[in-house]
Amino acid sequence: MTARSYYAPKGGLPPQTDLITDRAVFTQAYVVIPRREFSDIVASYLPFWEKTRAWVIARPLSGFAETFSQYVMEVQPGGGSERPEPDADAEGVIFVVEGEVTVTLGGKAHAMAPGGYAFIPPASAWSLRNTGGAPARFHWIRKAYEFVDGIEPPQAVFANEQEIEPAAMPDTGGRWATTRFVDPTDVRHDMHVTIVTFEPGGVIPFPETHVMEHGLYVLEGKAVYRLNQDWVEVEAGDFMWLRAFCPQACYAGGPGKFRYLLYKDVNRHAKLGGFGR
Ligand SMILES: NC(=O)N[C@H](N)C(=O)O
Repeated sequence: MTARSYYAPKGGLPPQTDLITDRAVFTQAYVVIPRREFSDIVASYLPFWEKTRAWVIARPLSGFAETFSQYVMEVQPGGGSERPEPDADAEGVIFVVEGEVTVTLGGKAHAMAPGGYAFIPPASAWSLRNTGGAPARFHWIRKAYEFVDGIEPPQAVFANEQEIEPAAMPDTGGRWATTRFVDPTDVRHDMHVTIVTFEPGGVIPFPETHVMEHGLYVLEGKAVYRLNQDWVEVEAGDFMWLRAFCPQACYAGGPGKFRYLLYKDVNRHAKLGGFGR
């Protein structure tokens, strides 16, 4: 496996000499959380997690219109949890950006290194430990699984992005590609977490506007991102949260690849007849 670059926030505070730039944005349609916001001030300590801090970077706000929460987790050696997930209906994806963790699910231990992906089905008994000698950092994306009468929830998936060939988007000459961890036509899945990669100069050449929400964490590189009517500069370590229908496009600035971890809700009917999901 070739070593990949992943941006992993380290906490702490920005230097006193730094300017406070205006890149943090909160609007009705989208939020931008720059990497510098991952400071000690906004870290949480979660119940039943030991030697662990969490940065909650997305969560349902209005109580009816949003689908997911996303955390950056930082676990010290030996830390972790035997009771990680409080909600029996929650499914989860873990994506490791630094260090080594072991996820035990159904009695089987899975060692995960940077680039490691795990899909954890709802109502799973699982645990997670930092089994390495250094701090481990990973994204944890949680969603209430939308059960469908007659369809069983999907099984667990463990993979590493370095084992998967990214699929080029049509008509892009390979400048825009997506690494998929599950089959997009498998309707048991109601969320996808993928990695989107642009070569320098690659673009999303039109403002995508769709019902799916996004959590979008920049793993590598930089770009200008179109969010609703605004163009925003983003770089490795920044997070964007996009509400349903927020128009989005981008130009990858180079000189290296621009890559991000993308959450998307998929494969379910729209709820009719009022509020509530
Ligand atoms: N902003 C994005 O990368 N969007 C993806 N193309 C997507 O919605 O699949």
